[in-house]
Amino acid sequence: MHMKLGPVPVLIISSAKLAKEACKTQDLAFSGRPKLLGQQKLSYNGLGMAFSPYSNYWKEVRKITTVHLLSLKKIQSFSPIRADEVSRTVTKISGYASCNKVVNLSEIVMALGITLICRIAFGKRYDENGSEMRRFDELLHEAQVLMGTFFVSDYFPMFGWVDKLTGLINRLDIACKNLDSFYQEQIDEHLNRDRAKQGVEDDDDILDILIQLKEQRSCSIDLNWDNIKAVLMNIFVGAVDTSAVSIIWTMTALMKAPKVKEKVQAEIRNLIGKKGKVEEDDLPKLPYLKLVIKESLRLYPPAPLVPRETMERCILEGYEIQPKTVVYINTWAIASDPEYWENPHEFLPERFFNSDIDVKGQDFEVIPFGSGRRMCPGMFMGLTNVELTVANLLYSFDWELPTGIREEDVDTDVLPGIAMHKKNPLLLVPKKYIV
Ligand code: HEM
Repeated sequence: MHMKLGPVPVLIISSAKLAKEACKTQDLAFSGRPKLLGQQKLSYNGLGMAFSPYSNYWKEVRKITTVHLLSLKKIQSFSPIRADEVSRTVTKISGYASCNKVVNLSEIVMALGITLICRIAFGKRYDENGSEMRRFDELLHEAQVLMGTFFVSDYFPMFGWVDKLTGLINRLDIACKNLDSFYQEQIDEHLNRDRAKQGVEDDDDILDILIQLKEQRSCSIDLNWDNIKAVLMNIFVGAVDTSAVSIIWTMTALMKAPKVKEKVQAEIRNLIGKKGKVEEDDLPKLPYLKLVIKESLRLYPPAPLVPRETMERCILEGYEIQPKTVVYINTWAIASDPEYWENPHEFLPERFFNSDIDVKGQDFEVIPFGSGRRMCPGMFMGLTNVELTVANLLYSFDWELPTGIREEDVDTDVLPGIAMHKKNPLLLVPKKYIV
């Protein structure tokens, strides 16, 4: 669908066929990102990777991220942190289980996402109910909201004053200032810290690596502190919500499909036996769990509207698309395209059984991580977080709905924003599984 929103041309791609043409055959032409006000300001005028235009600068930052920060080896080195945080989460839920209490799983999984990424990025574990954790949670939440907010000036530049009048610009300025102070504090601590005294993790965290790259001047761009803060911002925005949202949608889908839940639980419990927990090495031996997560990413893609911008004139399905057209790739509509999917709105993990279709960016019927040059560089980390957490939740507990709630009452309403959050928290009753 091609339309003009004010003076800015906008194209929304909602079919798998068009996505294939746009992402595969015209990858370079579609590799820009639109300059949307909230995203630009919160990423230091596009200095991070996700919101920079396609350029030599973007190529260098992407290289830094994929080679130094999110390489397979680096992600594997974070495995003990993941194991520890998932185990703490299971212990926390066990506390609720022992007194038959309802848990707000959405809240617990979001807290897990934040503690995990803080340890990976800053090497620090914040006390979950402490003021520092709350502060970071609020800062990140506000940034996420503002990045997904509609600014009039993005589509009607002449009416930018409306954003000032509604107070949005002021709110954006405050969010940028607060986040900047937070990152600066982390940088100052890293520059001054005595690791042994402060009980900091031994392995280099992401900020350590960025500081080393800056000091060694080993990149083709001179990294300054704003570049580093922008990269951190990208990692946080990219990692926390997407993984948490995927876990919650998977658990929601399973609560609505008890037979699938039993089947995947049986697979996990048969493999793990009395070991007490699922470890990362076990994940490749859980094929049905993988189908369940693929199907959940198809039905509930965490980033439903991927923003791109055309860099040059191109032809799509016979239509001429001008440069600087804002393109939204609707990953949700694509993965529900009835031309490619039978009963597209049903949760049926078996559809991926004996199928070559995967979610890793090659098959345009389902692209939860995007595709092509701008595809998600955190895919492996995201999938590991989701698989490990879901596997342990299903191994350790039998999950029930609160009294009086039926499977069909579990809603799938969504909140607007760049990540597709479930609108109402997922409330469940855990029963500890006795091995
Ligand atoms: C289940 C988890 C995740 C999902 C579903 C997801 C999804 C996406 C999607 C759809 C995009 C846009 C891709 C495109 O334009 O084609 C993206 C980009 C990005 N993601 Fe992820 N993501 C996840 C996890 C992560 C993690 C764990 C990180 C970092 C640690 C991360 C960092 C990024 C970054 C930096 C970009 C921007 C890439 C660029 O513009 O060059 N993501 N992600």
